[in-house]
Amino acid sequence: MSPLAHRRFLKMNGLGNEIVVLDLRGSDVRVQPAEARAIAADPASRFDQMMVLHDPVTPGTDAFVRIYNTDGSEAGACGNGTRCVAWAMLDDPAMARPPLGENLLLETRPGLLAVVRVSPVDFTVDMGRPRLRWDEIPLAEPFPDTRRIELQVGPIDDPVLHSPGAVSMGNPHAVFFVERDPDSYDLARVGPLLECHPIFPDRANISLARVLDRGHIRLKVWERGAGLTRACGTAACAALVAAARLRLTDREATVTLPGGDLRIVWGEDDHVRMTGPTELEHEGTFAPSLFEAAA
Ligand SMILES: N[C@H](CCC[C@H](N)C(=O)O)C(=O)O
Repeated sequence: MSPLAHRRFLKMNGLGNEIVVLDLRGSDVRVQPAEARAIAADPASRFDQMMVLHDPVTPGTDAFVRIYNTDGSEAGACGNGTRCVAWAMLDDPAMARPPLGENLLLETRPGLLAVVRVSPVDFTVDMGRPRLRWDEIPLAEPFPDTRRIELQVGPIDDPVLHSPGAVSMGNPHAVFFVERDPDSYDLARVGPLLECHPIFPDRANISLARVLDRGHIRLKVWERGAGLTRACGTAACAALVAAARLRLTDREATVTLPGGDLRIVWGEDDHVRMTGPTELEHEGTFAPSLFEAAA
């Protein structure tokens, strides 16, 4: 039987980005990709990302978090999920371990994330420094300037989408700036092709960004390993960074996603901070039968 059978989980969301939080602290159980896919396929535990808590690795941190996409792949970062983890670790009766106070320091594969509570359900996450060098994103070829990379969709002399900014927020992002409303593009069709374009050796999250004014961006995201989502925190950070590098916006903006608004600030210390809400939907336990096909 899978070691995940009968485990309790929380189904949450961050601006409609569907998140499952699973606490595996105190065990050495690791979620296998097939198990993640089985959990995502069940309507009760459907997720865009599953955030799995493990025992802390670095002294002074509160947990090590592994992040799984719908397709079972692991992601280095997830902004909306990080806020959900913070809520769970502070407020869920089974996950909260006093005395935690109101702030947390979480660790993910690419680094540390400091989280500050700003209301019962809103959190600010320090998402760290954006990585902008081509080989850090990573891109398959050297681009001295990642503010606009050579990549286009559509006819060569009249492309539909072209020259995205490339940014890593602990995970790879390409941000296409568009003139029309992002909903008027068929992102469900071009997203999968761009996600897997050979220029992105680790694949990439693909965003369409419309700058409404210097403090406001409208964004739609095709997520690597998860597809179209209602919100993506790291993409909102990447979009603000890409826009500010091109002087299209200031270093502080509201990013409006289909699920709602995130406030993003790229500070003078080079750290990007994201503020937004969390919502608990329900809790549940994984039925053993969920994993039969995954065994
Ligand atoms: N929804 C997440 C991002 C998931 C990124 C993931 N799709 C990947 O990098 O593989 C967020 O709020 O930042």
